[in-house]
Amino acid sequence: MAKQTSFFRSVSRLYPHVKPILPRLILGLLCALLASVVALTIPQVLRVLINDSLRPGATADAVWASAGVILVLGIAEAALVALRRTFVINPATTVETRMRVSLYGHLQDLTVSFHDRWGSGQLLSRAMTDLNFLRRWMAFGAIMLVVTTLTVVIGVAVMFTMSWQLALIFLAAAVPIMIYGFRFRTRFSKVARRSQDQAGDLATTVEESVHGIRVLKAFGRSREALETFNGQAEELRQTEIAKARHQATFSMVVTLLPELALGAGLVVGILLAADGQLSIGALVAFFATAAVIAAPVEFSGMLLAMALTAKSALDRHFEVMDAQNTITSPAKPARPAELNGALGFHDVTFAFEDAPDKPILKGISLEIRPGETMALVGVTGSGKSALLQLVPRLYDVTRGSITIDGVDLRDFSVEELRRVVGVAFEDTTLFSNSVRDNVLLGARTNAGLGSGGAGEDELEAVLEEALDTAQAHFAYSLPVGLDTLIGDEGLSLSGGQRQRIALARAIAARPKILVLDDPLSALDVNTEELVEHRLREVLAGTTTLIVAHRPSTVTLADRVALLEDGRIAAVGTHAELLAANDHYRYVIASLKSEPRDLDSDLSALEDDAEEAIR
Ligand SMILES: Nc1ncnc2c1ncn2[C@@H]1O[C@H](COP(=O)(O)OP(=O)(O)OP(=O)(O)O)[C@@H](O)[C@H]1O
Repeated sequence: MAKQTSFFRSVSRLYPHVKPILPRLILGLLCALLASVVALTIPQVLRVLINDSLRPGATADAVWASAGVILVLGIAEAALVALRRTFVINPATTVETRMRVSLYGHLQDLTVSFHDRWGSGQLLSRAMTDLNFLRRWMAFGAIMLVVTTLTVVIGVAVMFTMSWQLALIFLAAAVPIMIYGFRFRTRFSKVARRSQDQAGDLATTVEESVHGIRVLKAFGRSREALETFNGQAEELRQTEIAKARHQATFSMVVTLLPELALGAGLVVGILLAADGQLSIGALVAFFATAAVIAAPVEFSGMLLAMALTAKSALDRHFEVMDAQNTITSPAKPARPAELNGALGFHDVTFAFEDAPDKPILKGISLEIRPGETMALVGVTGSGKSALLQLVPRLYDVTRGSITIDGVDLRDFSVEELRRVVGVAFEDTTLFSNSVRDNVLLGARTNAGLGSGGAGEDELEAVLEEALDTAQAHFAYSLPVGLDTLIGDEGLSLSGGQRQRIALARAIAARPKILVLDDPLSALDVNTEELVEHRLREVLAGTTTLIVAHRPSTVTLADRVALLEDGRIAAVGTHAELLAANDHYRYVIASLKSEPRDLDSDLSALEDDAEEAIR
């Protein structure tokens, strides 16, 4: 449930973003105010025109002069409105962009636990729709709300100078408007928030179904997906209708009541004029002033709705910005005197934030020696992936500690730790970028190099070696070789190809400790073996912790750790565990051994055929 805050408290949080552009916003506001003052001056010129210039015996020159003044005032008003736009549009887009960039930066910083909890569509709608609305509100809604309020206040004050009786009648309409305004504010705030949240959920549905389009099609679930989407879209439509209805009712009230007051005022005004208590000029000027402030009053419903929607957009923005990044670097980061890559788990217990009472890992103690390859084996759901994710601090241990060369992970600077630890997961994520940039993702950071510059040759060599080690030679035969765009917006790669690119990425980063979450699962046994052997050569001094789902992976490891129900049940060589541990034999027997990467399989067969022909 979102925390309720007052409108001013929410809007005041915009100040740090708005501060740099405040002078231009104030200039914009002044222009808008001046335009209103000019508009309010026109009725006064009318009053002079009627009372003085249209008197019997007055010259035509006086009429022309008054008409000229009205024309000049009209042009001035239009020019001031244009000037307001010029002053505010550019800075408002600057604020929007800065807020979007800081939101994106914060999302990058926030923990994986945070991202586990939040739907991608909710974040997307906050980064795009909400900030877009805020920009429009800053450039128009906020300024017009201030101007409208001041115009009405000044207008009513001017009306009092012309006739206090008529002004009082007009002001009487404000009382029910204000009472209704409070109710409107409460109701509209709720639906505005609901509509933004529903739009976020809708975006999540779109994102998920586009991502999972193959599964939906393959299982013939497109119709059901459409029905779900239709239901959500309909809910959003109903909320939008409720929003429009509230706004329409409020607009009707703020239009109707002043009109009724003016009707009553007209009758009283005519009586006062007939009685000689009010001049005709003042009567005309009074109603002309009322006409000038009628437009802002009618707009006030829309402006209030905009302000409440902007408040809700701000609340949604700061809900994300207020989320704390709990995985941070210490004030004084430590590093081992010599980085050898000894990895130690000391009585580690871990529970996910959304299930704090159900620890996934319980009292894990494990020592992996520098340069050693340790396979992690266990039945599905035993916590292997969870354990691996603790090493680069994607999650923090709940109790106990993990050390690298005796230094607690939490004492490292996070950047340094992630340079030391390289990762490749089974579920590979490639970015919409070239093969080269995908593979060199970590290498550039670790080498402290940008794209281009003196280290490019060195990076090219790292790239070649990584692709060779990961047996990803296919990348050279892609349409434009290593410059081929892959990822969501590029060429589709097979599961095995994706895994090999992800593995090359982990290798290219030259980590001291490599954490591999079954990254070879989609490779055929032959390719896997080749990769393993090359890995041993290239990463001879690299400590490797690898989740194994196949006997072939297990046999290549120096030692194996058996994970059972979140605890380390046994540690030893494959042969030792096979001989001594029933559960290990059971797990090994249940591991799959068939090749899954058809394209690798095919190329292996082609190689065999070539060999046979030779
Ligand atoms: N974000 C999360 N929040 C709560 N529980 C989670 C979360 N992620 C995973 N789990 C649970 O933690 C347990 C361990 O999951 P984990 O992925 O580590 O198992 P695993 O041994 O790697 O399984 P597999 O061999 O199938 O990959 C599972 O029961 C899983 O449902």
